[in-house]
Amino acid sequence: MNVNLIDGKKVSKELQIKLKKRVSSLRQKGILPKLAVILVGNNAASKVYVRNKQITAEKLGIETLNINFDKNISENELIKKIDELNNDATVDGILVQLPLPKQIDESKVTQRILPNKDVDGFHPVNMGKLFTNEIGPQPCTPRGIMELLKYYNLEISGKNVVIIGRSNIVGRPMAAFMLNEDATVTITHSKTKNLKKITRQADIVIVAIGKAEFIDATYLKDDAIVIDVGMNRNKAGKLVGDVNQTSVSKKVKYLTPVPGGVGPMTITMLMQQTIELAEKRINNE
Ligand SMILES: Nc1nc(=O)c2c([nH]1)NC[C@@H]1CN(c3ccc(C(=O)N[C@@H](CCC(=O)O)C(=O)O)cc3)C=[N+]21
Ligand SMILES: [Mg+2]
Repeated sequence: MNVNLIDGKKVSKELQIKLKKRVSSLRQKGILPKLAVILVGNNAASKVYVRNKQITAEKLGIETLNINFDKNISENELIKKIDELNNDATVDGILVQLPLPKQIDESKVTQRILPNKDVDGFHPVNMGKLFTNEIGPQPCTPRGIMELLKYYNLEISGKNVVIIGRSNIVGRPMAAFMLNEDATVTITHSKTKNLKKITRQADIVIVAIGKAEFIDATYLKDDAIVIDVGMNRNKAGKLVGDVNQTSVSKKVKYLTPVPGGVGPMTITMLMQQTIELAEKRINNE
């Protein structure tokens, strides 16, 4: 059987055509959607992601405000900047690139961003809305995964969905999204016993563990749908996911590649949410 590759790059391109039109119509109304991106320190991977976000924003006509801080910045200084952006009426969305250096409490920073400028959907108020199936900004990676499944007409209702990883940015919100679409959801993690036994029963497996090429065909049933959220560099410096793509390709029905799967969708959803926040200005004026 041949695996179907889920093409996140293609889906992103198509969605971005629509987003560009929404930005144009905002700009015609005198609203310049603006995303503020804060990067602390010099982490190479973070710099690449932030750069990708800036390039995409520019392409769509979204303004960006790029703020770089030294890795030794104090928590107070960062909070002061967030407050300033919270009070800046020209800023629609605020993103603080994670992870942050250890002297800074990530949850404190996340909670300082006003929920209506929380473009990542990480604020507890927005996370709560997601878990109660109400509208609000949502975490971009799981939202992008839902868009991919929808694009490929893959049914979710009643399916067995197994999520590997319980992070606040992927695993936990992913479970809420899936529950909202009537899936039967299992979250597994590093303390899970008999992981393979659980994943082998899954119709849809979402892998977000941060271990290069960890999941092979033996973890999966025939015809499974596999979503690879991993972003790892292997010894040769090549970007690889959490799934062994070669092994899995022979067995499963659908697979997201790395690169070109979930990553581009994360960025596209970030842009979409910036636009959605900017569109709220129309009603608030
Ligand atoms: N506040 C915050 N919000 C985030 O959304 C956030 C974050 N912090 N910290 C890190 C993670 C990771 N993340 C990615 C975004 C794009 C790609 C991406 O574009 N990937 C490309 C390849 C990029 C490459 O070549 O390195 C692809 O998969 O095709 C990957 C990962 C956003 N994150
Ligand atoms: Mg985890």
